[in-house]
Amino acid sequence: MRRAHTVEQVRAAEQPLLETQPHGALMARAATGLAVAVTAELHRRRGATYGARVLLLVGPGNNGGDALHAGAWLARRGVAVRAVALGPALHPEGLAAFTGAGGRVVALAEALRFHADLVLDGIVGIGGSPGLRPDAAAALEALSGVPVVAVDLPSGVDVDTGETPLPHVEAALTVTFGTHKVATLVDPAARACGRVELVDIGLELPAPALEALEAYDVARLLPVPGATAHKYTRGVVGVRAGSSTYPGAALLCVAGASSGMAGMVRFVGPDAVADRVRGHFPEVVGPGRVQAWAVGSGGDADAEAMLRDALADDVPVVVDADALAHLHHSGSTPRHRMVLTPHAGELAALVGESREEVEAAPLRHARRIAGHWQAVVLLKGARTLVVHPDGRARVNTTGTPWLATAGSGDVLTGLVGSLLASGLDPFDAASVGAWLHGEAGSRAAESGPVVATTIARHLTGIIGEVTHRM
Ligand SMILES: NC(=O)C1=CN([C@@H]2O[C@H](COP(=O)(O)OP(=O)(O)OC[C@H]3O[C@@H](n4cnc5c(N)ncnc54)[C@H](OP(=O)(O)O)[C@@H]3O)[C@@H](O)[C@H]2O)[C@@H](O)CC1
Ligand SMILES: [K+]
Repeated sequence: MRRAHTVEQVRAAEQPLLETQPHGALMARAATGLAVAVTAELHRRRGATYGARVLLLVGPGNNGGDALHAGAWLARRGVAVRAVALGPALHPEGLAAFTGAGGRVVALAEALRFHADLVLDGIVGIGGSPGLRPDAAAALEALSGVPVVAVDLPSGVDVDTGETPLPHVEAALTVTFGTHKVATLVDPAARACGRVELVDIGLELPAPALEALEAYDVARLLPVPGATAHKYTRGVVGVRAGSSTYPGAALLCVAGASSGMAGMVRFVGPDAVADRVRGHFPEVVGPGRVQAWAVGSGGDADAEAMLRDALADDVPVVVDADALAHLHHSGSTPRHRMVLTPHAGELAALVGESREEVEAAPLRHARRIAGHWQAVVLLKGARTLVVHPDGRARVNTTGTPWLATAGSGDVLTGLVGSLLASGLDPFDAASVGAWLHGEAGSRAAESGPVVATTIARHLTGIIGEVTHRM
């Protein structure tokens, strides 16, 4: 599990170490990890470290201190290092180490003639407020085109929300210390981080503000059938999706539901659609008792009735696409364990904002809707979010931009339905489903552009690989 903590949690975790460890020990760990990562980045870009040129942008706080200590480390290994001071005074010990190792503080005009291979953004870290001050913004503008390594975070992002309302650094690599921050995992700030490397500085941290599942977490959560399992103990998932206008959505949702996680799949819908479903999936049966419903994908005008009928059973329900618009009339109550699976446009309609507004603050808006409906919200995007009404949140880091393809979400809805039917709680079902779907999409993308049917086809193989890890 990757874990992200808030600024307040990081500061609280640093405090006992600052009190008990030798002065400067924590910063030395951070700066050494940073310098090693910068060395690897220089190797990647130019094949050698010796003779490389690195420019530090140094703010007034400890973030600047990290950059100066890393600069000293690099200078001692043959890298030419210069620093531009952004702020009234620089970290005194960092500055002494830097100049002692042969580094020089220069004006911006001289820094531009230096032709750096890399810029180190040590302007602000967890102590910064969103945005950049004019001197920092001007320096970055003048250096545009030079790749940036961000120290702890790209300066200017909102650390605890992942929002980027104001100018900020766009990094190629972010070297973050102690733990992930919300901004290193959640878009749009995560996009500004580039690649992220975590340097362990020995913090003892509390329960995280945000998590990202990894393969072994998924392996632990997936319900593998026991020796005495039969199809009913494994769970039955029902699909109410598709319409005469969008029959393909029914097929894709059933394909996702047929991931093998539930013991049986039922389809309920108009005869013409049901015939096509059974033509493709002979193992799918008709109406009857289910342990979870997947509802709404391609439902068109039938979506309201689909949702109402599904909610009449007291089982968990995944609500997708057209059905989301009918939540208000569905009589849904907190008694229904629901997973809502909007994309940004559908969430925008639910919150009464524009799509751009939701994309600028996805975590905030997903939390709003989770609280309002007392439901788990799975907000689809490059970094899909899964938020629980109790405040817990996960972000999905598997997947590929190829997943942005028609019908991809229908497969996900069926898959989450099958995970609910197999006994996972809505939060785990949504986050495990997003992880598997992303991984299946990446696998499908290995052999070219992805269409939704190929995502579904890769699901069973991915589940097989993950369960064999146990
Ligand atoms: N604690 C430790 O030992 C360890 C800490 N570590 C490192 O320290 C970092 C946190 O350091 P920090 O607390 O000194 O804050 P930091 O992020 O440098 O910036 C604060 C200063 O910037 C200013 N400022 C604010 N907003 C701004 C803006 N938008 N644009 C420009 N300036 C702005 C503000 O100044 P003022 O408002 O007073 O002018 C304030 O003084 C952390 O991210 C990690 O890198 C690691 O080494 C591990 C050990
Ligand atoms: K920074």
